[in-house]
Amino acid sequence: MSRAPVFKPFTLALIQLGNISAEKSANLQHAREMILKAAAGHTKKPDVIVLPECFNSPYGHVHFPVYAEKIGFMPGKPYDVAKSDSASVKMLSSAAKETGTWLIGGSIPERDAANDHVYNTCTVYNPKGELVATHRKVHLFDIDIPGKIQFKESETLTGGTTMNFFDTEFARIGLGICYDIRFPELAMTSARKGCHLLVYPAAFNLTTGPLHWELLQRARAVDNQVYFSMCSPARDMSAGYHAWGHSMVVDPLGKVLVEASEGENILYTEIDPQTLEDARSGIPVTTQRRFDVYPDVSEGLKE
Ligand SMILES: NC(=O)CC(=O)C(=O)O
Repeated sequence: MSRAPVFKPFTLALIQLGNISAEKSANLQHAREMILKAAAGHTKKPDVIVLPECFNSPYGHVHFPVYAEKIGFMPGKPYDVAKSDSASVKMLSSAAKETGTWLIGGSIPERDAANDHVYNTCTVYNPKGELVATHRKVHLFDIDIPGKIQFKESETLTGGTTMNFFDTEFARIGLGICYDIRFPELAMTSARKGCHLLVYPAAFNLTTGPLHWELLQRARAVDNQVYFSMCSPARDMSAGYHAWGHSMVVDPLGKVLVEASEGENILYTEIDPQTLEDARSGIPVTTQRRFDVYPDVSEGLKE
């Protein structure tokens, strides 16, 4: 595995996107406007901009196959955005290039041309607009809390089979999507692979949001002594799924640095490597692990 880049200070922007409708072209247009706004609307241009889970379509298993786009990204192979079949990839790539920022493009339903399976997929662009990484949601959101919420992504989605991170000139950033946060092994493995920040586009709801949204992010941050962030859609009570909102960034000591409320908003945070250094030197759990007592979950993982 390549060495992680030296961790340097940078600015992270989260777009808690609103107005996600049934009309994909309107969703893409609005997301584009908000990316341009996020890039312009701060004292310093952010280095990384993040969109939420399922930003180009309504969130629900019936919608995924209808909105799914073919992306065809192969890790390590060049990807020609101009020849892409995906309108969302084209928009995100051009917005990243136009703003000159890294862009974590939330997630969109993706159809794999080879097996026809549909995935919930995050795509990442560098400031030149090149598609550099993807992450397919590994753990599908299948829950049933009687009287509260039933949801079954596996009705129409297939889970991803890889863990994913990417390197910028200032940090290594690990990826997950929403329900992935409930499986600590994924975040733990990303941290062991040198990630400084973990970003999970997400969409909790009015049942699980108050219970676990903040708790899980602070837990994953403290467990692994990394920065952790989930970016949600804004809440829309006229939609079929009511997102919790509350997009958030947590530091490696578990402190919430910034949090949105429910509505559409753009949040900015300064990511400071010193906080990660201080957390790891003051409470040195990263060097005190006892792999003679329990196994290292990241050992033997395929590259
Ligand atoms: N929407 C999700 O994938 C997960 C979620 O809402 C939860 O874990 O709660």
